[in-house]
Amino acid sequence: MKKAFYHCDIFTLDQEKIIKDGMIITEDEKIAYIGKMEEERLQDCEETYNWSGKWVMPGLVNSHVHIVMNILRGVGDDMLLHPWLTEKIWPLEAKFTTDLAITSSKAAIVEMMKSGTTLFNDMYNPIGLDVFKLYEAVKDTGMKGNLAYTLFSNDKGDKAIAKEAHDIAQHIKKDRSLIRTTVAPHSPYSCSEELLRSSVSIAKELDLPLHIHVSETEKEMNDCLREHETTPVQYLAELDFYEQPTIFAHGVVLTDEDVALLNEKGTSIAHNPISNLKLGSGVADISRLNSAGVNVAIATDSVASNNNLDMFEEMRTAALLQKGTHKTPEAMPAYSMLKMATLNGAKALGYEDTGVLKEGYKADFISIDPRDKIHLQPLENASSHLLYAASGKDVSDSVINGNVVMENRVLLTLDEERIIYDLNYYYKTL
Ligand SMILES: CSC[C@H]1O[C@@H](n2cnc3c(O)ncnc32)[C@H](O)[C@@H]1O
Ligand SMILES: [Zn+2]
Repeated sequence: MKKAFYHCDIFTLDQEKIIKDGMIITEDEKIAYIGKMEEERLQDCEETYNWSGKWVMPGLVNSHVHIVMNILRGVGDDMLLHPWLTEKIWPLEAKFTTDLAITSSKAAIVEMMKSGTTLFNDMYNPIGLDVFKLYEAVKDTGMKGNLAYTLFSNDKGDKAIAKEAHDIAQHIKKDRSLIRTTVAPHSPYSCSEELLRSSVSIAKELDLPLHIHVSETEKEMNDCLREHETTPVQYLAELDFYEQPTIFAHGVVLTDEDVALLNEKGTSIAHNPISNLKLGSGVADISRLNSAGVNVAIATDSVASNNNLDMFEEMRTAALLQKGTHKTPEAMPAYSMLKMATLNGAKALGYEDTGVLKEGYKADFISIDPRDKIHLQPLENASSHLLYAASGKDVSDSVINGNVVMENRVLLTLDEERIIYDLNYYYKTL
């Protein structure tokens, strides 16, 4: 089916230039035409959307998030990572039921769609959950992303955990829906060496990327040096971690040798600046990673450590932190940050056909209507406003794989009111 989105200003992020009074024609899930408005092209389109005055850009890529945690917003504020996890978050996650997890995941998807994310990379805690049922519910939302069973060493035993992770990953992979998967051991400190090795074997067997929290705090670095006599990044190298494409969430505390290894192996870093600030973990030096050639993507982490999934807020914070900590505004130019939150994210997650607006690429894009928004004036400086002035609440429409999933801020695939009701109901059961 052909759809036209027209009379809009398009930031392709393929090149720095903007297409003024432009048009995008989609055919099924792909972009068939992108360029100047041409009236006659409307004739053979089944659906037409007059987006006059709107700004259009690629959808944002949230490269590390925990969607089942949306019910934990506001829990455990003002705590360091380790007490936050062990005293607050993990005891609550142990009480999750499948229905609670589905509602919480849908709430996260509503929040992501409404704030401009079109692709996400998740890790969920599977304890006590029907993981197949959770996957079916997420698959029905029209959102695109990686949903991953998180492997932790626990009472169940490493072999049983690895089997369950393998089976759900195999099922998702075979299903070929909008939802894909990764193999996601939680971290080097919460998985035994055997479980980390099993994770690598599953990733190799099913040809999937690996996704793991790494080098998030000074404590993690010091504990790893004491226990394994090497850094977390190098410890994972000893376990053959880099034989598959790998996404490391965080990378706050890294040595020069770690950075060189990440570059050599093509590992991507999912940078979570607000979560790292809120948990008092520090500031990842993504300017150094960029200069070394490492692929850096942007992420929110969960709402329990952020406390929202707004990628616009995340981009602005990430850019300002680099300028401030390096004491030079050139440490993070605006265009580089927009690329990190789109194309670099897609690359990190293994999606080669999204992240820029280009013919032949997937039709994953969002619009912002700036005309009645005082904080997005003057209209002429639009490319600056996208990074330094806009927020997720400004997103008007969202298209994922050619499907319009939000029109003028109304979601078409999810019942937002019902999800709000259910989330508050389930919160009281915790
Ligand atoms: C929800 S699945 C994965 C697992 O990760 C925990 N988690 C959430 N945020 C972080 C973080 O910043 N570092 C380490 N672990 C984190 C979460 O509680 C889940 O149990
Ligand atoms: Zn995380």
